[in-house]
Amino acid sequence: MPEFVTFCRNVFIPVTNVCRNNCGYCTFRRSPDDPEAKLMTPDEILPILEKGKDAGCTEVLYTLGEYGEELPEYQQWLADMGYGSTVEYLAELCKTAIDKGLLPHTNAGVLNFTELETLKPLNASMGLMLETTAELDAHVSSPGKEPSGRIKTIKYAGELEIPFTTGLLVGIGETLDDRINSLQLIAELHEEYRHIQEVIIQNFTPKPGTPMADCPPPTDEEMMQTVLIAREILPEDVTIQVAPNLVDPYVLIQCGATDLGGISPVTVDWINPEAQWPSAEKLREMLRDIPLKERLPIYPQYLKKGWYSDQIKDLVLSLSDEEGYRKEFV
Ligand SMILES: O=c1nc2n(C[C@H](O)[C@H](O)[C@H](O)CO)c3cc(O)ccc3cc-2c(=O)[nH]1
Ligand SMILES: C[C@H]1O[C@@H](n2cnc3c(N)ncnc32)[C@H](O)[C@@H]1O
Ligand code: MET
Ligand code: SF4
Repeated sequence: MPEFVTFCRNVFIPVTNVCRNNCGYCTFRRSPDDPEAKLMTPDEILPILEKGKDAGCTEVLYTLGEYGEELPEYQQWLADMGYGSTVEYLAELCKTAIDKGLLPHTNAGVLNFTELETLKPLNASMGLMLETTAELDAHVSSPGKEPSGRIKTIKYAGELEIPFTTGLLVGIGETLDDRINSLQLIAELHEEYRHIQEVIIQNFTPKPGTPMADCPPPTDEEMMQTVLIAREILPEDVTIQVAPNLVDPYVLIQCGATDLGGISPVTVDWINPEAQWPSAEKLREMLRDIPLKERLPIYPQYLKKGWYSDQIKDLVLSLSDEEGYRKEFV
C-alpha cells in the first residue's frame, strides 16, 4: 500500500478538435467541414481559465488535435485569428494562463524539436501518449500514431529537459508482449533522459459511432496485470497514473498506481465526455484508508531539479509547499 496517492486540480481546454489523424477509438476529432469542428478563441478560453482559478485549480490542460495545419480550412481559421501555426497560438494561450495563475500542461500530439523548444518555457510539463509500440489497425489512418514519430517527440522532450507525461492506451488490439515492449521502451527513454514524471495506463473505452464501438475494453484483470508489469519495468521514480473516471482506482493502487491524474471541477473530460470526474471528496471515499494529496502538474522531483523556466518560477513557487506538492488551499 502506498503512503499516499496524488491528483491534480485542472481545467481541460480542448483548443481544437481538428486533427490530421483518425484513430479508430476517438470521438474527440472532427473534420474541418463538420459543423462541430472548432478552434476555440481566447474570448471563449479566458472565462474558463478564470473559473478554474477560482475553483482552486493549478493546471490548465491544453489538449488538442494533432497538426490541424495539414487541413487547409483549419490553416485559414488560424490565419484569420492572426496566427501562422498552432504552436504559435498555443504559446499565446500558455502566456494567458500563466497570467491568470494557472500552470500549463500541453498535449498537442506529435511535435518537432523547435515546436517543443517554443513551448517548453511556457509549460510546467508536457505530454504525449506513446499509446503502443505496435502497428495496429486502430492507427491505419493516423500517421501521427506511427510509433517512431511518437518516440522522436518523447526523445526531443528529454533533450530539452521537459518534465514529461506519456502512457499506454490499453486494449486497442495490442498483445501482452506489445505492452511489455512499450513499457520497456519508456523505461529506456527515461534511463537516457530522466524526464518521464508519469506513465498513464489508460483503458480504452469503446465509443458508439466509432469503428471500434464493438471492440471490448480491457478486462479488470488485464488492467491489473498491465499496472503490475508497469511497476515492475519502470524505474521507481516514474509514477503510474490511472484515470478515476474510467476505472475504480482502489485495486489498481494495490498493483502499483499512485496517481489519479488531473480532475477538473469546472469542465468535462473532453476525450471521455461520458465519464464524469469524481470530486476530490469522492476520490477520498474511493481510496478508503489511503491518504490523498494534491500535486502540481510538475512533480516534486522536477521542482527540486529546477526543471522550470523563469516565466513560471514565481507561480510554481507560490503554489508549492516545502515538499513540492500543492500548498494548502483554502
Ligand atoms: O482528463 C484527461 N486528462 C488527460 N491527461 C491529463 C493528465 O491527467 C494531467 O494533465 C497530467 O497528469 C499533468 O498533471 C493527459 C495528459 C497527457 O499528457 C497525456 C494524455 C492524457 C490523457 C488524459 C485524458 O484522457 N483525460
Ligand atoms: C489523450 C489520450 O486520450 C486517449 N484516448 C483517445 N480516445 C480514447 C478512448 N476511446 N478511450 C480511452 N482513451 C482514449 C489516447 O490515449 C490519447 O492519446
Ligand atoms: N491528438 C493528440 C493525441 O492523440 C492529443 C490527445 S487526443 C485529443 O496524441
Ligand atoms: S486520439 Fe488524438 S490523434 Fe487520434 S484522432 Fe483523436 S484527437 Fe486525433
